[in-house]
Amino acid sequence: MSAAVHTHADENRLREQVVDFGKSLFERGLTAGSSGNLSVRLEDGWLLTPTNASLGRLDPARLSRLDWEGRLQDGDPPSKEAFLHRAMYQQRPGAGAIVHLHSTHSAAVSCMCGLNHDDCIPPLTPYFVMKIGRLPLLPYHRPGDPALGDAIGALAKKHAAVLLANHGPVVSGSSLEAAVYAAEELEETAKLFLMLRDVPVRPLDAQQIAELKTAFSLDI
Ligand SMILES: O=C(CO)COP(=O)(O)O
Ligand SMILES: [Zn+2]
Repeated sequence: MSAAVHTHADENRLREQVVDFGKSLFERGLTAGSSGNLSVRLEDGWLLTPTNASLGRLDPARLSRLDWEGRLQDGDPPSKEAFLHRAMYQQRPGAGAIVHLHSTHSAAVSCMCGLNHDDCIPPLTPYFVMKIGRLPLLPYHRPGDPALGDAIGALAKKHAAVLLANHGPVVSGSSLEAAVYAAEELEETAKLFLMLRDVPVRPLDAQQIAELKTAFSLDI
């Protein structure tokens, strides 16, 4: 696994970041109850939020620390989506963090009929293109189904973010901040997509997307 080198101090800083971003996401209603999970890459493993924990009230000392085989090293029992996060890290060596939410508008889109499974939200805005790119839909699996690992692995090679059908988004980023910002952008674009359902829309065209790719060196 490629990764930036993390010292003990770095790990403590990352633990605090997970708690701070978790609280911020929860308080703004981007995931409710004990839904959602956050993870960050360490040099020799990764941190993940514990199962059944509210993102609004995480304890930095009790985050689950896992190795790359998925074995718990210390902390509380990990999220049931641990293998999903692990599969995404394995396919995306540049991913430093992963955010999974049940954010309302993204979850609403994930329940719609007639989505293009390769590209379920059109390129409505430049920030959606820049932060998410093309968003594939992963067919329904129950939360915690180990088959989700293989299924997401196949898509994560080419996509930084995936929408789980009838569930919610999984978004990776180079850092936790980047992954959270991308998940927020996805939620805002899902909201626009729903608002504009009965209105003729003009998404960005191929040339406008190509311009963004060049200007921002996007790998999408
Ligand atoms: O969002 C969730 C399942 O998809 C929450 O599960 P965990 O509480 O096990 O992290
Ligand atoms: Zn979930």
